[in-house]
Amino acid sequence: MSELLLSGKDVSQAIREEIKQEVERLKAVNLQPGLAVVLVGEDPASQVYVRNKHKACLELGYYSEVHRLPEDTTEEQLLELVHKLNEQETIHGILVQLPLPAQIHEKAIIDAIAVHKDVDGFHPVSVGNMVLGDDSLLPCTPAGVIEILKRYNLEIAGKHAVVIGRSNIVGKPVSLLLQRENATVTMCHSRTSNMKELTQQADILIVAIGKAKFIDASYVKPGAVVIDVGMNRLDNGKLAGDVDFDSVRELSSAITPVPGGVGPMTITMLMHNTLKAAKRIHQIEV
Ligand SMILES: Nc1nc2c(c(=O)[nH]1)N[C@@H](CN(C=O)c1ccc(C(=O)N[C@@H](CCC(=O)O)C(=O)O)cc1)CN2
Ligand SMILES: [Mg+2]
Repeated sequence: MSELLLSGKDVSQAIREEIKQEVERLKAVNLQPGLAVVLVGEDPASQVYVRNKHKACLELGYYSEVHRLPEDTTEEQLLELVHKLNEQETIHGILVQLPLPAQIHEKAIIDAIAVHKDVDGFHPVSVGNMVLGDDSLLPCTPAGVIEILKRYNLEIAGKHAVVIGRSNIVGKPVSLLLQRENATVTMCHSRTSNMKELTQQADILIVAIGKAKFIDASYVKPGAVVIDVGMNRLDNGKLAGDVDFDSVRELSSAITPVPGGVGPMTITMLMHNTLKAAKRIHQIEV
């Protein structure tokens, strides 16, 4: 079987071209989407992601603010900044880069972000709207997974999708979004006893467990579509997914690589959400 390589990089580029054109149109009504990204501390990976978010804003013609706060920032100080950004008219999207230092409660910060500016889609009201199927800003990585499937014209409706991992950021939301697209969804996690039996039935297999190269060919049904959401830094410095790509690629009908698969979609969907938030705030048809 000759597999199709699902390039999140290519899909990202196509979406960014569409966004650029929309930003151009919005100039006519004097609207420039604005994103504020807040980084607390010195985590090296977070610094790269935040820089890339700023670069994406510049590339697309957004207004961009990056707030870099010291590692010992208190919860109160961070809340104060979030409250200020909630009120700031030039800002339509607020993103607080995760993880946060231990002294700050993630939930307290996420809960403080104005729902209409919650471009991460992590606020409980955004999550609730997603569960209900109402319009909301969708979490970026799960939305990116759905977008890859759609842009490659891979059928979701009626398929059996198996999701491995039940995190709030990926596993749970991606399961809901697949169900919304009319897939039949099975969720697996660390306590699932018959994991292989289930994954071998998957037409679409979504892997988000955080264990490098964990899923080999023995888990995969021939012809399955395999989406790898894993990002594990190996001792040699290289990035590996949760899927053993070399073992699975020939068996699958389509597969995302790591890097260059789901990863690049995260920032692109953030840009999509920021545009959507800006249009909603200014009551421009979405
Ligand atoms: N507030 C948030 N924090 C975090 C999120 C998030 O969505 N919101 N997600 C991750 C980090 N992340 C964005 O913030 C992110 C992760 C990965 C990539 C990406 O482009 N990955 C590339 C490889 C990059 C590399 O070489 O390191 C790929 O997979 O091809 C972008 C953004 C945690 N925090
Ligand atoms: Mg990837």
